[in-house]
Amino acid sequence: MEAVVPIALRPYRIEAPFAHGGRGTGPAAAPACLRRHLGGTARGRVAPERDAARFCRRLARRVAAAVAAGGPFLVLGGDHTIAVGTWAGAAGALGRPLGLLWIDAHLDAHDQASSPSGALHGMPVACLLGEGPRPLAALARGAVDPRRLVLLGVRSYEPPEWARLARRGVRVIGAGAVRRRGWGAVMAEVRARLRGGPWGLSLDVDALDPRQAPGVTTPVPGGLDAVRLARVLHGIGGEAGFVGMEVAELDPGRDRGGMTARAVARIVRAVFS
Ligand SMILES: NC(=[NH2+])NCCC[C@H](N)C(=O)O
Ligand SMILES: [Mn+2]
Repeated sequence: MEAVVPIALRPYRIEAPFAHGGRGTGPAAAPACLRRHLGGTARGRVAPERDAARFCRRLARRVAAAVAAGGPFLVLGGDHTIAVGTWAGAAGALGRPLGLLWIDAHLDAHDQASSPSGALHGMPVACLLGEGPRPLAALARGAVDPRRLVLLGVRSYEPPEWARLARRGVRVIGAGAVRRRGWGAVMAEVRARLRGGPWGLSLDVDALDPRQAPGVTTPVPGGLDAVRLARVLHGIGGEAGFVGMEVAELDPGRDRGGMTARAVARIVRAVFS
């Protein structure tokens, strides 16, 4: 392995190895894998358990403690179900809804009735809007301001998810739109949307192109370029208003020679530079 470059800004790091929300449990191994690539140690680890709502409540308490300690935080998942705990905890500690940049191949905005898979990792955005499965939706309700929520890199979804987000006024910028419009125009729009209060970043590793990042449970062709993404996110971890970042869906067992973990580490380091 190449030399581990320490993270400059030293975020409050929390490991969240919950992986019962998707197919298989590969993402449970992601925190330990990223530990090797990022160096340093976590301030906290939420011990895994099967029940998603119970896990997310414990994660939320940890994240709230990180925010109270002055942040910014870095949560290392786990599958994307963890977003319910991360953003409920951060918004709870701040006492107000957050802006959120959600980078993902998917919309993750199903409820149990609309989901084709029944998988919880396809539902956290609905939960953050107070609409998903009951205990998770109750925990996350009000954590995010729909008008300050932007989904970026999307290229796979089912119609009911799209309808839900449209109804709530959530902005979705597809991976194709990034290529057509260019990163400069897209990030200007993202920043305009996030303005007006504290905000966070949720990175689903499957937003990246599978040629660069094969180590995920639900890969979709036509994704974002990791190097460009690292460049446009460089230094945002030190900006006023930034509360923290989570990483979800890295599946080390499907990686090829550690290339996905390296891409993730590069992005995390860029954010906290
Ligand atoms: N966080 C994720 N990887 N989500 C994938 C969701 C895929 C699909 N839309 C489903 O609900 O099953
Ligand atoms: Mn996701």
